[in-house]
Amino acid sequence: MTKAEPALAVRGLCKSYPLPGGGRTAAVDDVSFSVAAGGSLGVVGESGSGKTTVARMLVGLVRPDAGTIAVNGRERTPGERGGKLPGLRRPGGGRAARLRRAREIQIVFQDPYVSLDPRLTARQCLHGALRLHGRYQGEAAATRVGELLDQVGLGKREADARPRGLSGGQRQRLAIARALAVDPQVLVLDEAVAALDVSIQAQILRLLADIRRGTGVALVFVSHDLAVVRHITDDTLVMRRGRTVETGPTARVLDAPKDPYTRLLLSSVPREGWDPAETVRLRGELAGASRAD
Ligand SMILES: Nc1ncnc2c1ncn2[C@@H]1O[C@H](COP(=O)(O)OP(=O)(O)OP(=O)(O)O)[C@@H](O)[C@H]1O
Repeated sequence: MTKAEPALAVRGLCKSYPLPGGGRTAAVDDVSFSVAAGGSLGVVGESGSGKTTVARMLVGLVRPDAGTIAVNGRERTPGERGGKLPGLRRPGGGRAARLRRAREIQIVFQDPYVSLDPRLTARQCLHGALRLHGRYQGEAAATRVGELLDQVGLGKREADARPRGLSGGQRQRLAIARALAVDPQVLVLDEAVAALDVSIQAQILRLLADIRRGTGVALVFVSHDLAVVRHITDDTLVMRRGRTVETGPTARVLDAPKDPYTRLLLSSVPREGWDPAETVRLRGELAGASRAD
C-alpha cells in the first residue's frame, strides 16, 4: 500500500432493481468516492436516494451490478459483472476470504436491537465476535473485551446485561464495540444515531470522533440528517435518485451548495426564521428542471 492509497475507494458503483410493472429502477447509478484512513465521508440524500443501497454494497449485503470497492487497494467486489481497476488484486472465495472481507468493513445499523442476539450479554456478544474471526484466545480475549467495553464507555453492569437491559444509546455503543472488535479499516454507519434522542446522539457522535482519532478507522456516515453530517464528517456526497449530485468538503457543500438539490435539502431543515414556502418553491423548480432533462 502506498501512502496516498485511500482506505476505501469506490468506483462506478451501480445497482438496479426490477419494477413490479416491468423495467428496472436504478437504486444506485455510477457512484464513486474515496475515504482516506482516519477520514470521514457523509452520504446524504432524501429517502429513496440510494444511500442504504450504497452502504449495503460496501459490506457485501447487496451485490453491485457494476463497479468496484477496494480497501487499501485490495478489491473486494467478487463482481464478474463488475469493472476492474488496473492494479487491483481480485478477491478470493471461501470462508476465510469472506471473514477477511468482513474484517475490512464493518457496519452499524440504525436499530441495533434487531442485529444484537437477545440471548447474549454485551460481554458474550463481544467474545463471540472475537471467536468468529479467530482473534485473541483465552486471557487475551477477555482483556480485549474489557478494552472494547471501555472504549465505548460501557461499565460493569452493562457488560453483563442483555440487549433488553440496555438503553438505546448503550445498545448502539455495544454495536459499535462489536464492529470495532475486528479492527476494521472502514466503519459504515447507516443512520446509526437516527433513532436516538439528541443528547444521546451527541454522546455517540463524540464517541465516534474519538474512535476515529484513536484508531484511524475511516468512517462512512449515511444519514438524512445534515446537522449530524456537519458534525462528524470531513467530506459529503449528496445523492439524488441514485446519482451523485454534489461532493466536496462538508463545510463547502453545506455552506455554499452548488447543486439546487443540495440547496433544497438544506432549505428543508427547520431553523430560526425558516420559511417552508421556500422549500416548496425550490422543489417545484427542481421538478421542472428534471422534466426538462
Ligand atoms: N431490495 C429492493 N428491491 C427493490 N427496490 C429496492 C430494494 N432496495 C432498495 N430499492 C429501491 O432503491 C431505491 C433506493 O433505496 P435506498 O433504501 O437505498 O434509499 P435510501 O436513500 O437509503 O432511503 P431511506 O433513507 O428511506 O432508507 C428506492 O427507490 C428503493 O425503493
